[in-house]
Amino acid sequence: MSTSPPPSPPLVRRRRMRSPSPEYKLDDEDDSYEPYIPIDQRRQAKLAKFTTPASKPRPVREEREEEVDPETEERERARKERTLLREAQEVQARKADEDARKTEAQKHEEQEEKILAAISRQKKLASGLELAKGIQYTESLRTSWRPPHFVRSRSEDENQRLREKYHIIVDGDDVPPPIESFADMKIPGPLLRHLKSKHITEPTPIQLQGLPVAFSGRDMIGIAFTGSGKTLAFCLPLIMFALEDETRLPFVRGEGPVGIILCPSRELASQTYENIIQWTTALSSTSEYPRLNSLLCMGGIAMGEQAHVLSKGVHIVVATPGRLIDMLEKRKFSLDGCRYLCMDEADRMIDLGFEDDVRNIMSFFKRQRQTLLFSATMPRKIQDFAQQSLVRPVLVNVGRAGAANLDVLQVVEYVKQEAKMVYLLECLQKTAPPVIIFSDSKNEVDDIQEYLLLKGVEAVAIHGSKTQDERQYAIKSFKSGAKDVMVASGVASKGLDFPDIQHVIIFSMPKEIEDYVHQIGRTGRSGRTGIATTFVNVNTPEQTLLDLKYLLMEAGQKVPPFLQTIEDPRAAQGGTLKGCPVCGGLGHGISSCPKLEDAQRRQMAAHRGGQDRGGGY
Ligand SMILES: Nc1ncnc2c1ncn2[C@@H]1O[C@H](COP(=O)(O)OP(=O)(O)OP(=O)(O)O)[C@@H](O)[C@H]1O
Repeated sequence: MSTSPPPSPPLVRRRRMRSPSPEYKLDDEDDSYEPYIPIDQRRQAKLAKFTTPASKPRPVREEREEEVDPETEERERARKERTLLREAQEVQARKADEDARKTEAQKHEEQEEKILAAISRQKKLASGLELAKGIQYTESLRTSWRPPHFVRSRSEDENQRLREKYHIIVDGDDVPPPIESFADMKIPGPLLRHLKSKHITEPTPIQLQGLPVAFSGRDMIGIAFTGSGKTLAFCLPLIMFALEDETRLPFVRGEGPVGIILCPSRELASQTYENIIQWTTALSSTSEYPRLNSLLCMGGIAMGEQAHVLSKGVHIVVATPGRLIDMLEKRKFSLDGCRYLCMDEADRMIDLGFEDDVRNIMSFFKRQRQTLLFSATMPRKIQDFAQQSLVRPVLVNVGRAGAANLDVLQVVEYVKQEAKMVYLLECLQKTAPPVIIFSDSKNEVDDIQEYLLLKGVEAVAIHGSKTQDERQYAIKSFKSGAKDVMVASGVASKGLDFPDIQHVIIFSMPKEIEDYVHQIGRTGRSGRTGIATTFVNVNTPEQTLLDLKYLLMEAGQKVPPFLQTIEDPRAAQGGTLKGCPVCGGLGHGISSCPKLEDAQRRQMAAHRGGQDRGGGY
């Protein structure tokens, strides 16, 4: 007869067995022991089971808990009572405690990082097709240009010493070596002779490092102060590439362009175009080199006027974004063979408004392109964004982005609003003409011109509401010396190169310090010195004055007493005073950046406008 296993002990018993209490150990000795419970007690227990609320522990359990270690019991209860909500509250409390221990400056910095991260989540600067297909180029374009042997054999340490000599900062993989002479860059003789005739004999720092980078086919971000010769640095490579292509196989109707230079304003586009015409004409002045065709593509020019250029095949296009898109959509020419795209004043091009246009233009490219971005003021936000959008980019930086040109003597004067006009006349006596006067308001530009004309000063005016003809006339007569003074709104400040401006007068200080840097940068160009006089008064926002104060200090200029007394609230909080990542201003952080505010306003207006138009393009 097989012996059946002993019946499993009741639950209560099993619990007792696990208990460390000595009296239960006794029980262990007899597994079959069952305590006797009288029937009426059992009935009562059964009844209690149904009537006792679930939350109340049952008598058996109570009996056991009495025997559990009180510390364990306490921990157990705490664990059960701990809800997710409670945990969240605790985490919050810990964070609040940590926050309380942080200094105001640390909190401010964290806040700024968050804003920066939020605005950096922009779509990459690539064509719609590339974005949709996830096309990502990893190799730079190849070119046939090679530095001379003696340059190639230089060590990286020697290259670095050269860069230090010219205060050039570079960033990127395998940065091509700097080259100290145009001839060593293998620039054709006729062009060298032409440059020499214009007193351009040695490359400026942005050219001696930027040109080898661009000739090597690398994507590039070039940052250098106003008047430092950036135009030559991005035009020359395109001219050389076009020359090579034309020499190999001459272009016929419908072919080209080899590259495009994009400019944010018509004035800048025409100026760059004129430079290219000069340089390409100089090249073809000898029979040694072929003729290159360039096209100026901007609003205000009848498309028919350019028909003769299009009939021959185009090598170089200089354009403003709107008209370029228009011409591409009308298939006046294509970008099928285009491989070079440069943006001058790139921060403005990428900034709100132009960014979508740039992406639209990129979608017309059919193959990989070399992309170059140039500016005197390229804040960190744009640099970071641009770096993600380029292929193995090289950053070439001469001086801090947004720093003032050191060849400009900056004078800041406190002038009451009602005294400005009269004081302006006095100021005009400081130097011989030509002089530029800047004001941010179109009405004020007109008022100043009218006042000067009344006083017998030969003045022209330029602003956004003038017709293209009026703008061209103003620039032409001022450039030729027929007019002594030009009164201008912001349009003329970025990139325009007038010869020998002695004096810039800033009648009303712009809110954004970047604009101030561009405005004073119309003087002190190509190594010459100049003066900038700026009027400020109670109407100038304190933050703008603070930006100005730090800019003067950085440039080693005299800080007038009324600026010295303005205190930086961030300094009082013990914060570090680094430039605002959005506009580069030294006197404020991102959370109070005027440019960001403006950009947001414009974005909202554009959004509203889009809705009003039913979302049309
Ligand atoms: N290597 C050089 N040596 C002497 N002068 C030069 C040299 N390169 C350019 N220049 C001259 O310097 C002036 C300023 O050049 P450019 O307009 O290219 O400056 P920029 O850096 O583009 O300035 P901005 O930021 O204001 O647009 C021009 O008149 C140009 O002819």
